[in-house]
Amino acid sequence: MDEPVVIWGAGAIGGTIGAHLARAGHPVLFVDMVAEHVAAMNDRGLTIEGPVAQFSVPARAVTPEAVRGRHRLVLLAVKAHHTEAAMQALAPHLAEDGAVVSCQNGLNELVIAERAGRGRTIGAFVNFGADYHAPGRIMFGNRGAVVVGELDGARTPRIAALHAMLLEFEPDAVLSDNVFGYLWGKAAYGAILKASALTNDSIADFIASPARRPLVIALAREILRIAAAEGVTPIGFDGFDPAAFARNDAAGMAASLDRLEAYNRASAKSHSGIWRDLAVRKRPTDVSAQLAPVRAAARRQGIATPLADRLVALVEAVQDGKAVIGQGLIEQLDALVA
Ligand SMILES: NC(=O)C1=CN([C@@H]2O[C@H](COP(=O)(O)OP(=O)(O)OC[C@H]3O[C@@H](n4cnc5c(N)ncnc54)[C@H](OP(=O)(O)O)[C@@H]3O)[C@@H](O)[C@H]2O)C=CC1
Ligand SMILES: CC(C)(CO)C(=O)C(=O)O
Repeated sequence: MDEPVVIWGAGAIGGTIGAHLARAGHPVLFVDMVAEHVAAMNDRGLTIEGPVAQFSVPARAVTPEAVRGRHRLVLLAVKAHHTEAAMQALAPHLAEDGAVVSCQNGLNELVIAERAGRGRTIGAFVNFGADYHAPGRIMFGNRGAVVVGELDGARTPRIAALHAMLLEFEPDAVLSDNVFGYLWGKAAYGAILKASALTNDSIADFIASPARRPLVIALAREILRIAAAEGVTPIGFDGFDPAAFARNDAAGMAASLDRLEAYNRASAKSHSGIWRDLAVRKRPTDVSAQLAPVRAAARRQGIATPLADRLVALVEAVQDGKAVIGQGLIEQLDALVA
């Protein structure tokens, strides 16, 4: 059998990508911590449901300790706060000439590179929506940007091959020489998504709300200031126009937010993954882990991040049972903007 594509973290994102690759004929090995999910995939296959695609594929799945051998291509799709532990478990199974591709939110490439080395780390950005519904069942909520690129922007044979393979999942997948530009763009847009999780509003309603508009703009601009200081040029996607926010262009920002509202309103994933972790799955989120490298860069550059700092504190208060979503939390962020 050909070498498998290893999907490490076979939840919403890993499961959706892996199922499509398997359907396209690629050998795929799914690795996940959740034993019932692994058992369901082996017994009944992996099912993708929702408005974008409905199909089931036979799936070969194992828990991390059952992985054998060394592999050349690993798509990592665990939450940011699980990256370190996942890398510890997968490093012995990564071939000398292999690579880990971060299909995650955050700047996890930096964590991966520390353990695997920069040469064995590939950058990626994903913005489609998906939810893990039950063992062996994943809801694909909407299509969204999928981007890959070498960390140094080089056009290598392996990045061309990875891009060609991902086109079988997302026909508009982009091969970029500025993958960090996309990741910083998502960090800015992601701050808006994270703030929306302090309310029970859908992402679309949150973005459309006139009351939230000053906060939404201030959050994005706070992150984009750091990107600029780091010398990164953020890139837009799915309606988000970081350049308009960076130059404080009122009409450009309003048009971008209209597009983002429409994009999210059309998705079957109405709320962010962070909200789902807090409100539905009742578990810790990766807000702090996602923002850690961003806040570290801000400290390096001497830039204050009052909104990101308070956002992390408020999400942690919800996680610790000291605050309740929808009860005065977003107003605390609004107050910082005012
Ligand atoms: N869902 C979405 O729509 C989007 C998500 N993202 C990003 O994609 C990444 C993946 O998120 P998502 O797919 O939603 O998360 P999920 O929780 O749905 O999937 C992650 C899976 O990995 C498992 N896992 C955790 N630790 C390990 C480990 N060490 N080894 C193997 N498996 C492990 C999880 O188990 P357990 O549940 O027990 O932790 C879970 O089954 C995140 O960075 C997220 O922010 C980006 C864009 C959209
Ligand atoms: C909203 C979404 C799915 C991006 O479209 C996302 O990134 C998240 O839930 O964290």
